[in-house]
Amino acid sequence: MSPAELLAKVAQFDALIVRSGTKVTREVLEAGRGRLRVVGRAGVGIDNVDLQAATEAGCLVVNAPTANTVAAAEHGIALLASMARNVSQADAALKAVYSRTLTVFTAQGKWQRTKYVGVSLVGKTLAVMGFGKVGSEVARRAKGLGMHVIAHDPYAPADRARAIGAELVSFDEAIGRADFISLHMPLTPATSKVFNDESFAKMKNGVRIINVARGGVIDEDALVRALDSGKVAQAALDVFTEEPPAKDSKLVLHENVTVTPHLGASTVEAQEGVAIEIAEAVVGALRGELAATAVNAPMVPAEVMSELAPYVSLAEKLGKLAVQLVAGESGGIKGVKVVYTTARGPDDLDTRLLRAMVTKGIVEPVSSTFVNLVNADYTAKQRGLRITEERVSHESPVAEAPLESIQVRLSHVQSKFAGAISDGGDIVLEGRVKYGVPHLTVVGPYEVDVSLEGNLILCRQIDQPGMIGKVGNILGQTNVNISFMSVGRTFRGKQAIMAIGVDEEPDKETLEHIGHIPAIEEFVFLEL
Ligand SMILES: NC(=O)c1ccc[n+]([C@@H]2O[C@H](COP(=O)([O-])OP(=O)(O)OC[C@H]3O[C@@H](n4cnc5c(N)ncnc54)[C@H](O)[C@@H]3O)[C@@H](O)[C@H]2O)c1
Ligand SMILES: O=C(O)[C@H](O)COP(=O)(O)O
Repeated sequence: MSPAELLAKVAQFDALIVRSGTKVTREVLEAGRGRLRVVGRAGVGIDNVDLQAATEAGCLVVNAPTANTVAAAEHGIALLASMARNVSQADAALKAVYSRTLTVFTAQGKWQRTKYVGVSLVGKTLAVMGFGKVGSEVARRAKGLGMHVIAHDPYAPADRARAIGAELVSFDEAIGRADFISLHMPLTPATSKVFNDESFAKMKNGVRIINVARGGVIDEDALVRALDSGKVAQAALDVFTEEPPAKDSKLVLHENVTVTPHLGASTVEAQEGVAIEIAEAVVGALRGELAATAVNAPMVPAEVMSELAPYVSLAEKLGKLAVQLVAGESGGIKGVKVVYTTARGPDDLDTRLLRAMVTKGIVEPVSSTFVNLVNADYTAKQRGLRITEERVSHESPVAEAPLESIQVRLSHVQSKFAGAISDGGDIVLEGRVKYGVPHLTVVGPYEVDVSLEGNLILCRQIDQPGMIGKVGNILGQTNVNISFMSVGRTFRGKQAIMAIGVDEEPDKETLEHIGHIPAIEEFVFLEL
């Protein structure tokens, strides 16, 4: 259907099932108000669905997160092998010869055996960037082709990679050692255009790139420059920043680029699989059943939510902040500990929801998985997250408050911000609810107090006068509004941290200016 047809017809249906090509916009969801109750995405990515608009319209979004994984991995391998042997280029050349005999055609085609000499895969190094469902399946298959496989994924458990015979390494090491680089990370603010002029410069001359993830992870203009210079010998692309790409796209038309129109999931078997997966999810949702693959479902019934609502938000935000602190060195998050300080006994406080929200906060910003109360524990296990819980009894000064505080600890993991590391070597964040609003109250060994209502800047500095003013001025000069600011220190005149809530996201230059303040030893910007 055309967008106009969809708009005209959507109000006649209770459910809509789409792939990535159909844009389920706010306009479509408004047009369906009153009838449309479920949007089913027969695949993984839901970047084509306006989630906020769906939630506002009371429309549940469900997806099919696993049925096309193998198909995508096989397509990645198909692109890897066909690129290495110039199959598409040689095919086009040869067909030009035969089509000349069938129709009036200029004699462009040739039987060229020298021009299309390729390269072998055996013994070569493949870097898998993003070691999740698809990436790990690509790694498994590449091992079967005799390739040496390394991977970069800050959040994947090292033992899962070792089990497949892949070595988890840092981003720079992965792109620096690779003969072939295959992209399998989700498109997030952290991965957007992460393959750019700077990263291409760190790669081997003649490296070859495959992308069956999302077009947005590559700066496409930079890739054209790298192809023209020979830094990148070839690229094989199934996904593009704009789909379909412009007809005059230099990238698509480049002679050293092999392209397919987002076919990663397009096998008979995968489409049957996602169809069954999404049909079952949609029917279940229409029957009012909790869907394991619900993307925007409310976590619990409203009556339970009312008392715990601010703590549910706090738990998710602590998880989201913690995962952003994980350094880019691979090795994954091994242990997650959630500590509840509460006056309530085990029978009076069901922490399953809070645990699910911490899982949601940790997993969603770095993967294509959507976490809900039904799939949270399974998702954590699937991603190798060992989540333990501890209760600390506390006589709460506010009798009806269900919790005094929630603490999230990530163990055996490197941090982008040393100030968040506790004496025990864990990343530690703790929060409370104040006046109904989630607050961050502990970072590592430091006590702070900042409302978690916007993005956050953490700075660690030598404790001395004038620091608040210096940072405040830099942010003020670029119209970044400060919603909260708090300073925590262990000892006077020693180390301190500033926790600054900001309404807007400071640009890269502004953050660099903050980092250039002599007394500031490190800083990090965290999105909420
Ligand atoms: N071309 C297609 O038709 C097709 C088919 C299926 C999936 N996909 C896309 O492929 C991507 C991966 O899908 P999946 O099902 O494997 O998702 P997944 O969530 O299972 O795996 C993604 C992995 O990327 C890792 N990651 C996150 N940020 C990273 C970073 N900065 N650097 C390195 N790794 C990082 C995560 O830890 C996770 O392990 C998604 O974008 C998905 O939409 C495309
Ligand atoms: O996110 C996905 O599942 C893939 O990109 C497949 O999308 P498709 O259903 O449009 O093939």
